Amino acid sequence: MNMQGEATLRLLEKADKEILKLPRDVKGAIYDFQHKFRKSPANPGLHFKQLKGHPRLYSARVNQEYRALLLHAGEADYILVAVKHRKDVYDNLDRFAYQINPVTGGIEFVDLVTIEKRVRHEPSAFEEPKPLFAAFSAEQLLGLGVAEPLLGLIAKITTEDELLGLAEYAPQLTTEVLLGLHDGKSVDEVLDQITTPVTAPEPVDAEDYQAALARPATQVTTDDTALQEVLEEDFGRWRVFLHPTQRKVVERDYSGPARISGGPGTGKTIVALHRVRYLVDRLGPGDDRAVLFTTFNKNLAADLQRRLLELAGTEVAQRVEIVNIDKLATKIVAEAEPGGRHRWIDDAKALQEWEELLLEQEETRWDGEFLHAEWSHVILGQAINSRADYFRARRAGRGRPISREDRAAIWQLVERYVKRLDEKELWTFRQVAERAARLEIERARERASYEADQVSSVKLQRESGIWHRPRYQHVVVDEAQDLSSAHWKMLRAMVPEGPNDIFLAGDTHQRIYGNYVSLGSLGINIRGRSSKLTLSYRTTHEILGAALGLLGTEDWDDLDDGRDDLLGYRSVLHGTRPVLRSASTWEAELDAVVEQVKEWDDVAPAAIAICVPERRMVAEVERRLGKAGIVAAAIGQDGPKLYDAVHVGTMHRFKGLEYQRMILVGVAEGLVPSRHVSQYRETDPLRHRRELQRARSLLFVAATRARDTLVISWHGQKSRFLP
Ligand SMILES: Nc1ncnc2c1ncn2[C@@H]1O[C@H](COP(=O)(O)OP(=O)(O)OP(=O)(O)O)[C@@H](O)[C@H]1O
Repeated sequence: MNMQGEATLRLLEKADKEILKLPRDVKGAIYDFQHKFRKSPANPGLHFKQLKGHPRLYSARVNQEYRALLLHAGEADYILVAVKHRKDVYDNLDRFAYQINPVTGGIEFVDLVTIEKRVRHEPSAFEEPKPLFAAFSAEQLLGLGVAEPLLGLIAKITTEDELLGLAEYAPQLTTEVLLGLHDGKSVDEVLDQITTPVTAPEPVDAEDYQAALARPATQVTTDDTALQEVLEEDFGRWRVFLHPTQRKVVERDYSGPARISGGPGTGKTIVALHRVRYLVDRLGPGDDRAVLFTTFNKNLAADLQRRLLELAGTEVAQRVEIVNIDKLATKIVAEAEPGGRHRWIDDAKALQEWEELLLEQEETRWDGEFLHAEWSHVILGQAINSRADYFRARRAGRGRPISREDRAAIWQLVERYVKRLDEKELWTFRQVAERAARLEIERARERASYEADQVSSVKLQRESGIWHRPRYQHVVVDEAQDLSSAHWKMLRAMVPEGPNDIFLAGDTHQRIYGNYVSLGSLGINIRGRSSKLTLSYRTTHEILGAALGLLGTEDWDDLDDGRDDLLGYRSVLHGTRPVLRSASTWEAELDAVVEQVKEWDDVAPAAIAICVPERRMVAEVERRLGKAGIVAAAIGQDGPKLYDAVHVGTMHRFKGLEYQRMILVGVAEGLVPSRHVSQYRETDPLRHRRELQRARSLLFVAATRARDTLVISWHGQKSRFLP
């Protein structure tokens, strides 16, 4: 060991939990300590010494009372595994155990006394309850990756409370395995879903701590500044501790487009953020704005911008273009057609234009709603721009089949409609996406022909007046399930095919805009490069169970003609069960909302959100809360109008957000699903099914925004999706 030179000091995950609970002055002392230690462990003031019987464990002085426990990982590398009061360190050295987990190859440390305190149960005067894990042998548990030093304690656990006590301080894999078994999963299922994804790919040498330190399964801060951030308290743990499965996905070289899926709250957005940083760190000098980071709506894009700054700092953030997908498309069109004077219209206005056209044309075979959806999803959604292509078009998710003759008539109506909008200088977001896709495909084609002509000198290209550079080197997409085919076509054309070109994160169970795509057919081949996250960091086990129930027994796609599921999706957080509450009238339901929010006076207003199924209800809830003296703010396109308030919004507005406590109101028949859906039951059964599925997804998204507490209420007949 090199005692003279400098040392590295990382922090073990789990240790931070205890450290953050220490008195403020001790944390300050740790801050100074880590500085001194890194400069020279030999500094006599540190009293650096090995602990008896523990060849790799050292103590060092933090202040008069507190000692740091350090695990030597070979060479000059140390891991801070705990900071404890002096009297808790030297009295009973047997309490400390560490190992390289033979399954994951990650370094684990446990303090048996701390864990035992959490697990200890009162001896009962009656017959002792049966230990929870009596049915599993030590070999089975070890094979699943449970930490060996904890086997004795685990054998004593008899209640869920004790199990949760252990979970707080035990290594993560041990916790997940035990909770999985406790939930009734078989050993094989746990092995498959929990252990295998974090198993080391190579044989594990139980003595090689240097190799173990480098594995993603060793959950430590990655550098010295991260340790300081932890000590500065106000930090997002996700910035520092990626779960090994998350880290694997982030730090990989993919030979082409890659996809990460996973249920709500599993950290897909966090992974996308880290991925962006990873890609920027590998850019050459001068490659500014070479990374595009896009998501579905405006307020989420603003949120990504803020979080990337927080994660990676200005220098990285400056090299990334962060923009929501429709704004990006608008930019492309505006660049190609400067001076355009078109005004945006939303779907309601677009529909009105359809109704007027149909009246004028005396057309009754289809209604405006059908035609608008056909035009939006099939024609614009896939960037179809000729009658011939429309004849061949896939109509996935569109329900009732239509004949060739129908297609011809629909195409004609669409042409008239587009002309009509054009004359009025109106356009919809979907039109812009389609136009942007076409422009970008054209641009990519020109670039390819330039490259083929070997006109590669920058000078020549400049002289020709066209920059034949790809727009981006890497594209990262969040909320991928809601992008349309036209969006994907545009993105595909913006980045040359090659390693790490496109990285997308999404969950089709949360699809709420009715865009069904087949990525393979759009030139985005993710086969063999898909991975899945299954551990929810947001929602409790109880809320998650209820939310999964809302999905029913529908089938879900994987964006690529295959199927997706939420197998193995779980949470290690526990809380109260969601409350289901009925009211006789809407008025009574609103009264109950007010009462509930008043009762939650132990949290800040911004920790609470109310979600409604219809837009008109937003103002009603806001008003009612206001009358009761509760500050409430609607969530608009750009996010909440006021931050420090109870947030109120429609289900769509809650996409990607999270709140500590949530009330979903109006979850009644006729509202969830909307009464409009039933009109398709007979006329278009396929469409009927899709619309029901979309309504389920919407409710699923809303319910999974809650971190700790979820209340679902209704008046009249409760929604068919509720148990
Ligand atoms: N490794 C981690 N450590 C701690 N917290 C994490 C970690 N990964 C994610 N989280 C937290 O979990 C929550 C959910 O993360 P995120 O929003 O990335 O999930 P998501 O999969 O994108 O969810 P959704 O699909 O519902 O939008 C956030 O509060 C995030 O900070």
